[in-house]
Amino acid sequence: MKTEGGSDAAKRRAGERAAEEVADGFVVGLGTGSTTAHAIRALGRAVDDGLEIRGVPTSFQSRQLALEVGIELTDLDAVDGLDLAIDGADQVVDDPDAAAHGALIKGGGAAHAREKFVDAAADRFVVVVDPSKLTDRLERSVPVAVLPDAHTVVADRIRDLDGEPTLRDAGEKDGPVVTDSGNLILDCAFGSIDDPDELATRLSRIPGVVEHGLFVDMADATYVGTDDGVAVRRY
Ligand SMILES: O=C[C@H](O)[C@H](O)[C@H](O)COP(=O)(O)O
Repeated sequence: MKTEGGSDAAKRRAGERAAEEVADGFVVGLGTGSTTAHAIRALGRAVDDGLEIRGVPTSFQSRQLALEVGIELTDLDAVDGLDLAIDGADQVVDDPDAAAHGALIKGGGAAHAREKFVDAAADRFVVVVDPSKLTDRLERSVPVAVLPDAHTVVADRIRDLDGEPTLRDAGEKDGPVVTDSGNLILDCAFGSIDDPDELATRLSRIPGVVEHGLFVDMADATYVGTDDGVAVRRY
């Protein structure tokens, strides 16, 4: 599980605050990462106390944690929709005057493809972060999931967009990171991103791209955990 950056207490406050919004009978999208893990654990405790919910996991990681804490799971194609999705982010634009206010970069844990369609299916999508994720402009590398055979041609197209792609390495094991769906990840540096919506459209048009980690105009709120509370941004 990715845990670097931000205080764990701040992540826990954000996750637990989002979990408080889950009511009896809800179908809940269960995001991926160290911040959402706090929400999943809080939901597990609420289930122990009698809350009846079903979860739709966004990754192997969130599925395993949900099973561990006793949350009943279902599939997206077995439900009419989701009441709420709770998910983390690697960066969030926090500037009410910017067109991109509330835009996200996700996929630090390579889960963004599944996260995107689960989060998009929810009536409400709540982002949970610590303050280290807030920024005026998106500037982290954008994770792009690609079909394995396409990684070199997609990398060429990313360079055409003035991006610098790096195939994500698995680290301890030889070879690249392989996502839960069998795809590879190109981490693409674009510097400071002027127009996330335009870049998102260009990335989506590249043949061989499965999904990119720009989430534009998707979030309904961001809960920012701090060391002594939670600040709420609504969009
Ligand atoms: O692929 C992973 C996800 O997009 C995570 O939600 C994101 O990386 C944030 O994770 P964390 O809460 O651990 O920083």
